This record gives sequence, C-alpha cells and structure tokens, in this order.
Amino acid sequence: MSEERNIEIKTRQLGVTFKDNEGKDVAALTGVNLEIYKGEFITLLGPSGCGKTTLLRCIADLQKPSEGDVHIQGMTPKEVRLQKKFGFVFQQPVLFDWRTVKKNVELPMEIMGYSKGERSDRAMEMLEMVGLKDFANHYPNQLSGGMQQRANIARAFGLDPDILLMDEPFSALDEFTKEKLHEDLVRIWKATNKTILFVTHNIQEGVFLSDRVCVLSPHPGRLSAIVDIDIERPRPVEVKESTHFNELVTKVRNSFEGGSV
Ligand SMILES: Nc1ncnc2c1ncn2[C@@H]1O[C@H](COP(=O)(O)OP(=O)(O)OP(=O)(O)O)[C@@H](O)[C@H]1O
Repeated sequence: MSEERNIEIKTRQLGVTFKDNEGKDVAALTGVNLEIYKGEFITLLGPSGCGKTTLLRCIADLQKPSEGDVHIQGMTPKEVRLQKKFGFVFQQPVLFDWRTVKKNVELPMEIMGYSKGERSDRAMEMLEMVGLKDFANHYPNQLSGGMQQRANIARAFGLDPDILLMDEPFSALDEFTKEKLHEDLVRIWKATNKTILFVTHNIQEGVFLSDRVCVLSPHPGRLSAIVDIDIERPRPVEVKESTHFNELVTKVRNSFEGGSV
C-alpha cells in the first residue's frame, strides 16, 4: 500500500535527549524512523512520558533533535514552519477572551496580512465547517469546552495548512462531546485532504480516527510498532462494538510490551 503514496514527513533516527534537574542526560526519544503519507490520519499513541509530544514538537520545529533529522516535503521543519504549512490544535483552546469567536479565527490571517474582507469570508467559511457559524459574534467564555475546541480547529484551518498537528485536543472533553468532535474532525479531514498527526493516550480514540497508529513505548521513548487500521470508512460510531475494532485495540495495547519496527 505504502509504495505508491507520497511521503509527506520523514524522520530518520530521530532522537532527543534532555537534561534532568541534576544535569544528567535523559533520552526522551531514540532512533525514531517514521514515514507519514500525504493525506494520512496518523496517531502517536503511548503512555505518559513516552515522547509523543517531543516527536510532534520536532516535526513542528518547536524542538531541535539531538540526533537524526526530519524532512517534510523535502524541506526542513523550519522551512515548513516559515511557510505556514502547519496548523496547531492543543489540549487547551488558546482563544483570546476579548475577541469574538470570529475575530479569534481571523487572528492568524490578520497576522499574515490577509485583507479584511478576505479574512472575514474565510473565517465564516471555517466556522461553518465546524458548525459554529451562529456563534461567530459570541465570546469564548460563552461557549462550552467542545465549542471552544471547534473554534480552535476552525482557526487552525484558517491559513489552509498542509499538515495539522493535534496534541491531545479532546482529552479534556466529555465522552459525548468527544464522539461528536471525532465525527466532525474525520469529515473535515476527508473534505480538506490534510495530513493529520494526532497525539493521544487513548487507544480507542487512536484506532477509531486513524489510518495508522504509531505505538510509542517509554524509557527511552521509541517507536515500538505501527498498526494499520484497516477498518473501512466512513466509520459509524457502532464500529467500536465490532470484533475487528476490538481486535485492533488489543493489538495496539499488546504492542506496548515490545517489538520493533
Ligand atoms: N523540556 C524538557 N526538559 C526535560 N525533560 C523533558 C522536557 N520535555 C520533555 N521531557 C521529558 O521527556 C520525556 C518525554 O516527554 P513528552 O512530553 O514528549 O511525553 P508524552 O508522551 O507527550 O507525555 P504526556 O502524555 O504526559 O504528555 C518525559 O520523560 C519528559 O519528562
């Protein structure tokens, strides 16, 4: 399957070492070789401290690798970042309280010098996509947590990035809201053809959303398996009750023990 597909992101022998409080080296990530395809929905999954965020940060040019390198569309992460090809969604929506939802979505476009009309049209288009059109003139504190995260997603899509980096975006939300957002995210991903790199420690979430799940194991953080999620799309929520879904969940869970790619 992989041969004919375009590789968008490639890490080679990627490693990151931090210093602990006593000045000793701590390997957060070691020897990560990963190829991510264009238009793929890929999840980094693993227990706390296995290096998921560190790997995401290396790709996003927010963390310099100690070893190895990252190539994205044949460029360095820095070049890609400067070309605004990344969109970010973090666990906590970073919305400014004093700006309306629409003005929050417009912000990156404002910084990039889009004209007033252009950014207004684009913001409304993005808000419609995430189901928040009627809340454009509300302020963030008038929205639920799920709606705030929708606004965050709308903002991340504003500059039409090629790659969306999502670090535990739904982990603070209740199960019902999360389920709805999963559905919407997959719909938006399909409609926009972005590459999504999604971080979570929730196995079901990773299996439900992804084309492939990358399992990271801790101490030191390493890629211990890549599991293909061969469940056809669209995936109704009931798929979570199927035998195959649960087999994949078990397969991912068992991958934490060891094995190498
Ligand atoms: N700036 C830093 N300085 C020192 N150690 C760090 C730093 N950032 C991360 N680490 C360590 O690197 C390891 C990997 O951290 P990372 O945040 O990437 O893990 P994670 O899998 O994303 O965890 P979580 O699910 O808890 O967010 C951890 O042991 C962490 O303590």
